[in-house]
Amino acid sequence: MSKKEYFIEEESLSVKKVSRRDMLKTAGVGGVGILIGASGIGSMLSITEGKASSAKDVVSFYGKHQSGITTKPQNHVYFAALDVTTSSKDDLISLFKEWTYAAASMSEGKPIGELTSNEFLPPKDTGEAEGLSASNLTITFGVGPSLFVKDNQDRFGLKLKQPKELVDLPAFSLDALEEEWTGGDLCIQACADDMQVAFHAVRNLIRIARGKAVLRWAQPGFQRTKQADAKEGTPRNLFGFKDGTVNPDVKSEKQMNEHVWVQPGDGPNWLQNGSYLVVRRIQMFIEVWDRTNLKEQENTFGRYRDTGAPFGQKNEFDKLDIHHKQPNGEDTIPVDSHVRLSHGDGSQQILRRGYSYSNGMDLKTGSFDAGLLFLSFQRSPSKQFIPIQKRLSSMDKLNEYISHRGSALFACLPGTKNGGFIGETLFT
Ligand SMILES: C=CC1=C(C)c2cc3[nH]c(cc4nc(cc5[nH]c(cc1n2)c(C)c5CCC(=O)O)C(CCC(=O)O)=C4C)c(C)c3C=C
Ligand SMILES: [Fe+2]
Repeated sequence: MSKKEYFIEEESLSVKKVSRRDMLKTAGVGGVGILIGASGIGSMLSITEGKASSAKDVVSFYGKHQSGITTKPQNHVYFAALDVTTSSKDDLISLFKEWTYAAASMSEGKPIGELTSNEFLPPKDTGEAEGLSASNLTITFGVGPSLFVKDNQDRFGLKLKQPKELVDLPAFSLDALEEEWTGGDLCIQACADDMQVAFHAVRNLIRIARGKAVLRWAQPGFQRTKQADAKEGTPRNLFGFKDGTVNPDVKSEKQMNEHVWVQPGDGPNWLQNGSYLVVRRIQMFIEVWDRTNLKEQENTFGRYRDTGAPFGQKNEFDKLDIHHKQPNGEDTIPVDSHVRLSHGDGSQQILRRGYSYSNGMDLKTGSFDAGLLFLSFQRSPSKQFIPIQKRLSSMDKLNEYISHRGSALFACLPGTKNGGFIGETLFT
């Protein structure tokens, strides 16, 4: 075999088909071409091997919409809210450009930047995802109300672009919000089927932001893994109930346009094809729940724990009939149950994409600090999340067992094409 046959044009490697380990073996000399030495055949074989395994677990970063919204929920999330420290709009633009490049690379299972063997410089990529597949990594970026105006200051000349919908959520009764889990100028939602891949993504993006933005708060989250549930049924939350049964259909463009994507005429053009993300860090008092009898638990949700079916029905996906009465005249679905109140008249729908969390022990109480990192995407917080949460906060039976400790609202930017950058519609 001639040397030429070992010479691989980097562009010709379909990134979908090359695992991070393969890239590390082959990349690193300027991005044009790579000469593989004596071990070349082995490396080329690795590339071939990588084809089948990693192609399945790559979610494209580019597109009309950002990934991580209608993407089938991965096993893990690492969510981060950031504060911007620079006062320069140019810095912000370059941050989003660098983030776009890095996020696109990592989504393909590639490390960030060229690999260098210069031992006098810190490596560009932190390295803990070396050898790992892309793991369906998605990275979703959002901007919070405080990026536009903070302490009455128009920080980046963006005030006129602030959507009416992008304002702090109202205080709901029973809110017990803590500053340390609330707000943020920017957010990054990294979801992946491997926690190390998700963490690596956020870590490297925060690292890139040095001098421009800092971490404000962060929360990892999990679901049952797909390995543990081969049928990939609806995951159960930490109260043991199937959670995520009723959601708009992500495969229906009509439903997504109606409930999730910001439409022309909804507000400023820059957010068209984007969405609003509501984040609530909700502590769940699992010890109290575990002392509650099954009937009471089921009455709290209005669904059976075993099947996930609504009261009066047999199967998980059977229709919720809020008008149904028992022979004694009582409502089959209790009026203060979570599904009854969250469903309302069925006109407000949100795309829920939450994850359980467990942060060790609550030092104040000695109980688990565990709960739900509630994440929902919607086209209009004022017409969707807010009315639902108003009903829930006023009389949801679930309130006896939960406490909202953190909250934030972000506008998730539209997607971009290869060559463009996330935020281009807002900043330019
Ligand atoms: C304001 C929005 C919502 C918050 C906050 C919320 C918190 C929360 N939910 C559960 C568990 C379940 N929720 C379920 C259904 C459900 N929840 C919301 C909204 C909020 N939940 C909606 C819109 C729905 C669907 C209503 C419908 O139309 O039927 C269910 C039932 C199964 C399902 O459909 O997913 C469970 C279980 C917890 C534990 C929680 C806070 C910790
Ligand atoms: Fe709910």
